[in-house]
Amino acid sequence: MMAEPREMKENKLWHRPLIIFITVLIVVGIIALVTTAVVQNKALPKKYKYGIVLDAGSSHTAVYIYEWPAEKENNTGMVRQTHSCNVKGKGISSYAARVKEAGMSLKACMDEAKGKIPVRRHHETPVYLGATAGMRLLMKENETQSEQVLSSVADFLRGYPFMYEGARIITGQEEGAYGWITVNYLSKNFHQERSTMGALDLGGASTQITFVSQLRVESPENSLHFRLYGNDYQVYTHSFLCYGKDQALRLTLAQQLQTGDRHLSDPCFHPGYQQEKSVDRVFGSPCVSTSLSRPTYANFTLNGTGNAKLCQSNVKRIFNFSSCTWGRCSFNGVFQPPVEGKFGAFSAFFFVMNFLNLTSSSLDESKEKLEQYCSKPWDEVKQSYSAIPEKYLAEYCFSGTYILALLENGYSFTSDKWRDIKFLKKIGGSDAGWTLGYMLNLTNMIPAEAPDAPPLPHSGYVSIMVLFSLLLAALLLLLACKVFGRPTCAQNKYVI
Ligand SMILES: Nc1ncnc2c1ncn2[C@@H]1O[C@H](COP(=O)(O)OP(=O)(O)O)[C@@H](O)[C@H]1O
Ligand SMILES: [Ca+2]
Repeated sequence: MMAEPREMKENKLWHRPLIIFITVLIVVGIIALVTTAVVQNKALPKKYKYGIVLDAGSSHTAVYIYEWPAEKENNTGMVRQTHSCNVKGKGISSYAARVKEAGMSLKACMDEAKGKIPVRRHHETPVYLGATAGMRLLMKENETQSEQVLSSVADFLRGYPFMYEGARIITGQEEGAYGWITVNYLSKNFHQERSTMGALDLGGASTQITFVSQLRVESPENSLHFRLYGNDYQVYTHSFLCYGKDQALRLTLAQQLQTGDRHLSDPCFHPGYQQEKSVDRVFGSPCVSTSLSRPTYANFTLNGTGNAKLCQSNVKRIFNFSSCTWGRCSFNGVFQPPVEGKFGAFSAFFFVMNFLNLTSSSLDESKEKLEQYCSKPWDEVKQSYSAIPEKYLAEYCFSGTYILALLENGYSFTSDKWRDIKFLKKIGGSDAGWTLGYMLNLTNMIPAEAPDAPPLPHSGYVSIMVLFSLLLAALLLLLACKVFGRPTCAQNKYVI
């Protein structure tokens, strides 16, 4: 009895052309919406841009290639390092006496860069060369030679199909600032309200300390102000020329040679280590003060005694803690507010502390381990680490001791604050160092104000649009039911 009228009404419903038309329209609409959403969100092949920065350090030159999606230049954390190449041989400042060869020394790495970057991008790829403390020292010693070295590398780089953007000596202030920008950019600290981290960079000829200070920076030369992505930063920075680990070693040796003895018993080298060293190499550096008396002999013999405690007291002597015309100083009369927040310590800080297995040790533990390490006989050390070049191996005891003295006594990282230092080489695949920050700055990739971004990501926008369209369609259908045949619709429910 009940089946008949229902079937009749059903037939009536499906024969209504308007209902059929609306249903078809809605189905087509839904299909179109979903298709659009899927097609629109399919990953497009990205267009990349590239940049090359040469870090002409005191000990060696490295070439870095960076890559970023063309349409996202201003978003933080978008630029990444895709390749790095170590130039064979020493730093460009070592070419002072044969300047013509300085440029050619870069050939292998620059040719490699040509192969790594798509040919169609070559002409729009900027190349920057920044020279650091080795060239700063050469500039002091012999301005002509340093200019000749720079023009040799500049001429050489101009010979490539890239967009040559200059070769220059960057200041210590820039080196510190760009290192700080790099680590915070890579850690994505500039967006949101995240706190930044300080940067500690140890090279062969200079070392940099850079961090945000709540306390007023008394000395204008140590004060930087940045407005990045809509936030203001008051940054303290200082670069100590001559306090990179290679120059610091010379300073320590020169101090010890004041006794006049040709046989130097050096506690910073392993027992059994013996080497003839040139007085010229130690005193030939503009870092070694002219107030120190230069021995008359040409060579001296260095004998290791492996005593980290004695080494530490020797090393401390290269810091002058006695004169300070500011409220507070680190050393050598340089203003420094108390260290604040977390720090990233990279380049030689990392190489040395990583080799010594001290990257996650406390300050006291580090001192203990270093004492043990320094007292190891040189033969044993050589045997244990046969793969490591002797040049580095011989100096880890000194370098480790120097790093502890610099951080603890120089910058005043107490045992407590020590935990805030993270020794690192890379952040998310890109090397920590000044080069990335330098390129970001010169290509204007860090805006002062946060770029205007739509409140929703694209996929979120499309999903919400689809969802609401479906909801609207359902409502329309319901409305259609109400208008064109309420009972039919109600009964139709039972059929379904
Ligand atoms: N594997 C390593 N172990 C120890 N020290 C290293 C290692 N690789 C590089 N270094 C050292 O790191 C320092 C890098 O300094 P560099 O950038 O060339 O000089 P600067 O920044 O003062 O111009 C040098 O002292 C170099 O000897
Ligand atoms: Ca460096």
